[in-house]
Amino acid sequence: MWRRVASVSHLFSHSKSTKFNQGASTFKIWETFTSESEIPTPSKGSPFITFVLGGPGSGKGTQCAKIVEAFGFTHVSAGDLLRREIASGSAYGSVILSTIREGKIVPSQVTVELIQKEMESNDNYKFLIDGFPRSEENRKAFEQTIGAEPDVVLFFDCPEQEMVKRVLNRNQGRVDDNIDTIKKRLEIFDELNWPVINYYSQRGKLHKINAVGTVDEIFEKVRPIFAPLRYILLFCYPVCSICCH
Ligand SMILES: Nc1ncnc2c1ncn2[C@@H]1O[C@H](COP(=O)(O)OP(=O)(O)OP(=O)(O)O)[C@@H](O)[C@H]1O
Ligand SMILES: Nc1ccn([C@H]2C[C@H](O)[C@@H](COP(=O)(O)O)O2)c(=O)n1
Ligand SMILES: [Mg+2]
Repeated sequence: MWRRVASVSHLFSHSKSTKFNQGASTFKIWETFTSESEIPTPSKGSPFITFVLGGPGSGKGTQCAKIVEAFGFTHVSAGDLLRREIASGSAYGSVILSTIREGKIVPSQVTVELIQKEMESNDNYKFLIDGFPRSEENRKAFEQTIGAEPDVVLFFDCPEQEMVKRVLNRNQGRVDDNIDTIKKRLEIFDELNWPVINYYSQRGKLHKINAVGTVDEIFEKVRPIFAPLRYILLFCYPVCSICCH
């Protein structure tokens, strides 16, 4: 069942005009209700944004691949964009590399700019933004620069011991996949990511998923979050002629 609930103009009133927020004030948020949870569908004219949160090795990237396959999102991994920037030999490369090696967070301006470029160069209107925001500073920078908020926030909740085990077994040659950097990343996660998780929880956008189990078992907990949106995600973006008026 669909219900129109509110104008979204307030989301964009203080932000710059971007590809994603032009004309947004004329559109409405719609809500769908399922027996399991209430899931807000997006504002028409802006992209459907899902933030994917979780500690290092919690399985964010692995689950994003499954969500892309099932629901047609574009996967934007903040970590991958930063690693690509290092590999490209850009001016920021060496600072990003040393920040990642130390398990710290790259300044938001750099990361948000990379995410913005990636989103704007893509025709899709459904994005999974993986590993972002890692801090309140990240979150605020995204809102100000992109001029949009996430529709859904996934949080993969995984015990530390399991995360450490997964990262040490990952074997992808990442400079941060060693025990010293992992310890630092876990500390930074505890200090900076929890405020973001609590923020979205208070706004009713957070879906906390127990990330222990097989990849398929975990995906079966993710699927019901997007399944009710399947048709609107496929046919209503950026705007359709049937229900979007
Ligand atoms: N449910 C699972 N059970 C066991 N291993 C898993 C599971 N999900 C993912 N893995 C493995 O754990 C490792 C980390 O997974 P992944 O790269 O998806 O985590 P991540 O949250 O993206 O981590 P990071 O924040 O460091 O990028 C990978 O080698 C992956 O194959
Ligand atoms: N918002 C972000 C995302 C990532 N980074 C840096 C620091 C992380 O340890 C590293 C790897 O990210 P991952 O692939 O684990 O998502 O990239 C950041 O500074 N800010
Ligand atoms: Mg990852």
